[in-house]
Amino acid sequence: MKKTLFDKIWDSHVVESIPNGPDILYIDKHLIHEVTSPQAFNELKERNIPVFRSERIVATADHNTPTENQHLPVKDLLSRNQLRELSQNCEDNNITLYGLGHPYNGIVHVMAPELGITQPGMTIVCGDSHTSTHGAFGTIAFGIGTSQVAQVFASQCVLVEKPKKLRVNVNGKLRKGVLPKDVILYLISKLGTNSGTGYFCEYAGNVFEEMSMEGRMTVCNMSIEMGARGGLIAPDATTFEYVKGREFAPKGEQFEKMKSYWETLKTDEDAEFDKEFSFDAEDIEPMITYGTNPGMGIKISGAIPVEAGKSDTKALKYMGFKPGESLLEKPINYIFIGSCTNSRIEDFRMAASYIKGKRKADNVNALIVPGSRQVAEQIKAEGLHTVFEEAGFVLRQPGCSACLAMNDDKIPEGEYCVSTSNRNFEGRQGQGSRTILASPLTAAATAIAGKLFNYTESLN
Ligand SMILES: CC(C)[C@H](C(=O)O)[C@@H](O)C(=O)O
Ligand code: SF4
Repeated sequence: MKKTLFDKIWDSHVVESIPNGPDILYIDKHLIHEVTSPQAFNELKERNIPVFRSERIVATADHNTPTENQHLPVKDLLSRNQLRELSQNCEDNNITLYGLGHPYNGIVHVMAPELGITQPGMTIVCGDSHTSTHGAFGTIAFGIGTSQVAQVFASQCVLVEKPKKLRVNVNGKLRKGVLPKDVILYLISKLGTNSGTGYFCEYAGNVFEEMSMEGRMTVCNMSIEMGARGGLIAPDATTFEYVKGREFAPKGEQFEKMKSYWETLKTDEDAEFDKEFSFDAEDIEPMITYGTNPGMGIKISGAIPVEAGKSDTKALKYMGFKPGESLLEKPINYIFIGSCTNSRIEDFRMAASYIKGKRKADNVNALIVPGSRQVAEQIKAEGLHTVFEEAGFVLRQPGCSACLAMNDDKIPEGEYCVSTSNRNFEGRQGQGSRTILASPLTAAATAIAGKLFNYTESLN
């Protein structure tokens, strides 16, 4: 039978299939962080069950971590305790932890790929919805709940119903200045936040084939925002080149052996999907969101739809926008370039290339937060920090930061923030904060202009 990429990886990891029920799926890598692991560790302790394969688990601290003075004790008591608990749990169970201050520390979905922990063909889980990011490598990667985290600790397996298969094709030539973030915001604006529910999504077409790994990660990261369990892209030369030589990637002969297996990981011609959508790359323009879910997106040069439903009315009220309104020229006081969607070196190179030689508008607070210590080091090595500092942007230390209000980086009530993160829910970036999702270029251009700005007009 013809198989999809998803089938191939899934089927090779099924330990047992329960007739008319879920599968028991073997997990190659289990990533953990401080927020969703403590209860799972407690459950194991209470039931006196040991961690089954600690060498398959990697831990990092990211959500609660401050982005300043990381060498000092964490000021916030709750965060400090949570981080301490993670360290203790990892120590007790022999789990590798790249905690605050470690050279490999970072947002879980940034540090694992960059260390070569994420490899094609794997099954990867983490108690975090944006685990879908790792699908960029041709892996089955998905977020799990805390009780499943305990299940994986105990058995290295997870009991899960096989999702249905969805394929989203984007073919054609992207317009100048259209970034991977615009592609995924466009897809979600067209498909809505529920179209992926119950599905795993394969992204196919020349647009994804031509994308860098960073871009593919941005796309797969937001699969969950269209409701999908996860998203994935067939591994290819770009993937192998990225993985090769990374700290925990296979080396030498072993790499070549794995590569010949990875090359088989693609959807067979004529394999069937339960649902399929196709889009033209030419139709995509730089995107922004105007509402309180990632599906409420428009092209930056467009206007908020007039035919507002009930939920839209509530969202527009929260955002302080009106149906039919254009958001260009809207004054913006905050921009945030960071989060597991857009905090990789390519994102900062892109932002810096626009910012270089310019200065942020006086009204703007511009926050730049690398996704990992390694990205932070790379920013310095390439001299991008000077570009940001000279332009009046604030460059911080790695972490989830202003993506969600779990640490000190919050957007004040009522303020708009053009943010490269993935969720614009009410209060996501701080109580009463208003998030406008966009790409790193749109965020950078907005910071310079002091208002929402369409940079494509200045591109030649
Ligand atoms: C804290 C964590 C459980 C959560 C998630 O699952 O995604 C967070 O990372 C988020 O982005 O909202
Ligand atoms: S950066 Fe944001 S989306 Fe990503 S893991 Fe952290 S909180 Fe979740």
